Amino acid sequence: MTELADIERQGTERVGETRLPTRYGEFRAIGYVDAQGDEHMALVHGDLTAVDSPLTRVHSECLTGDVFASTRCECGEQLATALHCIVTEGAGMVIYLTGHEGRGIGLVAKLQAMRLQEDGLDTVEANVALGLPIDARNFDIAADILDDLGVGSIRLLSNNPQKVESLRANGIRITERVPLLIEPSPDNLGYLSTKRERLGHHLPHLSNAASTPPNEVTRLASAPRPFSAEANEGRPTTPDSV
Ligand SMILES: Nc1nc2c(ncn2[C@@H]2O[C@H](COP(=O)(O)OP(=O)(O)OP(=O)(O)O)[C@@H](O)[C@H]2O)c(=O)[nH]1
Ligand SMILES: [Zn+2]
Repeated sequence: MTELADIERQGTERVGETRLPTRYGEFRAIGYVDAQGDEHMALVHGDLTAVDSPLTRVHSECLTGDVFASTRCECGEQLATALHCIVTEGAGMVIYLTGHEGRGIGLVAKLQAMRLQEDGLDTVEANVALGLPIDARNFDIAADILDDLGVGSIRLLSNNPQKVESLRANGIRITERVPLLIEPSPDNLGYLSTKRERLGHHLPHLSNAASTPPNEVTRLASAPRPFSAEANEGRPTTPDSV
């Protein structure tokens, strides 16, 4: 099943494993430590050997979004949606990368960058103003983890073409990029638009929202939204070409 290219791995080690029942379904939580000492986790659902290219979410840690349900980004809802989709499929995994917080600049620097965005800078300009990279992430650890799991080919839940390229550069075969679109809210519409315009993310669902009068956007997005996979419903279900 493994089709990984002969690429030198980065020394990420599997250090523990346990059963993890969740509100979405049953997972195996597998713990890893990378060469820098950062800890990561793979959440595996079902039998990965039973499918050719398991549905996979490579998720960058976002404490504010994933844990505290911040609406300034869509990370938390993406994570919930990914877990739901994987369980619905019957097999797949989330690779949760902790060293990726704030696109790799860390939690405190991300909070500083978010503060600058309150003054009108966008998410790219804010990182630059702090003297930090726009995106400091490296996906070689995800490749190490997939290698450890014996998975060489995946269907990637993502809107980010650079993530696809980075994983491919690390020898991972991506047969499909499956969109993971979350309904924008007034708090994150500007942020999502910047991701589309400046970082090249595929976010086609923003077109209508962006051209909708502000009052209408507020009305549509301010209804209580469950923290669940339902936000992805009505979005393209067929994978994008990659
Ligand atoms: N520096 C910075 N990082 C942010 C900000 N908002 C969210 N993040 C981080 O962005 C990372 C997620 O990256 P995104 O570009 O949103 O999405 P992605 O994972 O590359 O792409 P998808 O697979 O489509 O979700 C997480 O680590 C968040 O902590 C921000 O305003 N500034
Ligand atoms: Zn986030």
